[in-house]
Amino acid sequence: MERTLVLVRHGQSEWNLKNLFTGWKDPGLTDVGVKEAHEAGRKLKAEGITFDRAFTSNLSRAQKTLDIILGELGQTDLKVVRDEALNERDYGDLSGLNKDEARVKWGEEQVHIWRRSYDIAPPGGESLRDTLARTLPYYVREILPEVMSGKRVIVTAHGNSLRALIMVLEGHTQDSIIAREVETGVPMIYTLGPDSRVVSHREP
Ligand SMILES: O=C(O)[C@@H](CO)OP(=O)(O)O
Repeated sequence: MERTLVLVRHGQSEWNLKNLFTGWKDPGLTDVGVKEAHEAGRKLKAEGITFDRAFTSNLSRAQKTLDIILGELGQTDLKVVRDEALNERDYGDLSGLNKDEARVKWGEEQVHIWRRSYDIAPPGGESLRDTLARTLPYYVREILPEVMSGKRVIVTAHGNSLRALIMVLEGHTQDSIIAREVETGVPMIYTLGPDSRVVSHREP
């Protein structure tokens, strides 16, 4: 049986372009972000992949990315499930601040720890561990059963909400997840085995 799960980070957002911490804020896609989403859809089409189930967050940049991908696949009628469990990590007090200005204020190392560490939360926000504590139960309850029943599933979400899921899917440690970056608009195609573990992963 085929068990396919595709994860896609949204295309470039207005705040990615402005280099601002975004988190639960809701900026739209830039023109580049729209192009990246079309490109992701075209890549999936070239792979011959269509979907039976689609999940996204409660934030418009991920929803719009999914809409564009489904448009490229001729699947605009596919029902989309939106849930804030897939939202970006809440960046708390950093939300809306410029990342370079934050580095000047708090230092390169501290900002990197807030952005990429597993268990250090930015002030008022969520660590990757906190993010995992909401994304993983949602994945196990809502997404994984669909994949395991042979449905082809796409999830469009965010850099850190996807890093949380990727940590489990790719078996990262708390140390190795620090270096795992997720590019905007690049489909990550996972095939799962009968024990729900990943047997293959590619990025066309
Ligand atoms: O600002 C954010 O919400 C995220 C994703 O764009 O940024 P970072 O890569 O710094 O975690």
